[in-house]
Amino acid sequence: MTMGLEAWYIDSSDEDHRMPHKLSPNQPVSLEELQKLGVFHWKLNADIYETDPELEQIRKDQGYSYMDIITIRKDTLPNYEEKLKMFFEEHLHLDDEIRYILDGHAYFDVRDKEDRWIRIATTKGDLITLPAGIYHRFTLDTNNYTKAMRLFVGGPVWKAYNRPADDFDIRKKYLATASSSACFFWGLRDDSSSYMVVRLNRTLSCR
Ligand SMILES: CSCCC(=O)/C(O)=C/O
Ligand SMILES: [Fe+2]
Repeated sequence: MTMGLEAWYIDSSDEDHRMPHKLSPNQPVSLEELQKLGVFHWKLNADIYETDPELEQIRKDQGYSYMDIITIRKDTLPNYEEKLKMFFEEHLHLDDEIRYILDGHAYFDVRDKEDRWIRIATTKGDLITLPAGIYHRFTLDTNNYTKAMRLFVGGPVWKAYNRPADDFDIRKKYLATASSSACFFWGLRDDSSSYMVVRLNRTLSCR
């Protein structure tokens, strides 16, 4: 199942960041433009996430061996305000940020090549990957709730490095390779039929 993802350039207002902050007129950003920044997306059926063969296949293809689930809501997440404040600080990670929205809504903001903010609206069924080294931030919308699966290649690395982190190798690597961050090859299913695999994680080899 492949469906679009809504994304747009945002204004510079400091008002409640859980609002959409669209420009007037709206300036949408396409999936192709997001891909050029190294941002990828799948639309999955979150109702069956525990048994979904499509999710299993993605995890196998991309090497997403670790997963946990976070519920971001005032009454369930310890230190809710503090954590949301931290998530909204502009930062980067040394690993890809891979999130599968199982319920609710969330905004991921990413910087484009000209350092402008793009807001990506995610909702139930969106699996999104942000490349290691991209400056980004996260916020709930005004529904104040999301439940998300967090995926990693190998063990989880939670550390976020707030901007400025321009001297980090991963930042330099991202800037050098962001537009060619995926490689393509053929995979073989158990029944011997073949399918195209898009491998996203640039720390994995294309061979
Ligand atoms: C939906 S998981 C919380 C957000 C997060 O982990 C992160 O790093 C945001 O950039
Ligand atoms: Fe992050």
